[in-house]
Amino acid sequence: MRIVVASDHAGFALKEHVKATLDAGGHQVTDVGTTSAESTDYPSYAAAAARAVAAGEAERAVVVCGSGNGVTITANKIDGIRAVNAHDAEEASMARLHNGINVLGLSQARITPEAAGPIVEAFLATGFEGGRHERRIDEIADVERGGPGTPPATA
Ligand SMILES: O=C(CO)[C@H](O)[C@H](O)[C@H](O)COP(=O)(O)O
Repeated sequence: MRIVVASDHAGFALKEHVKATLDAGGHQVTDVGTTSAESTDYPSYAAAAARAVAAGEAERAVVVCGSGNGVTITANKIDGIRAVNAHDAEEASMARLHNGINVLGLSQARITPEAAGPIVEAFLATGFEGGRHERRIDEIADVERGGPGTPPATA
């Protein structure tokens, strides 16, 4: 799978670990930074990763910061992106099944490298359930376009 990884300084170490694990797993990984633990700001990195997914250059992205919040908030600003800051594999799995997330946020402050493995695995391996959840994702897209996000009218 083509996967983009990104972080700020506070997520750098975990991003590097996730990148190495994905590389070892045979994935095609693109790292859009940051490149060290020197203090920087997360929005441009998270946006670059999310834009790559939105543009179809990658299927998924993993974005990391101290809390996982800043990168996730930023990713969700990009049309077509559904990002969740997940803290365990079940949360990541549910976010795939029901929300079809295409970006995973991680907190380096709360998630150890060992704990990140099952979370990322659930993010990559779990399918989207579709059905009523497909309709709801369409409604999210309607909100992105400035619409009300209500269900389509039935004749
Ligand atoms: O966006 C965040 C908080 O929601 C991230 O945790 C950042 O990594 C954090 O704010 C960075 O903080 P720092 O004091 O500049 O290291």
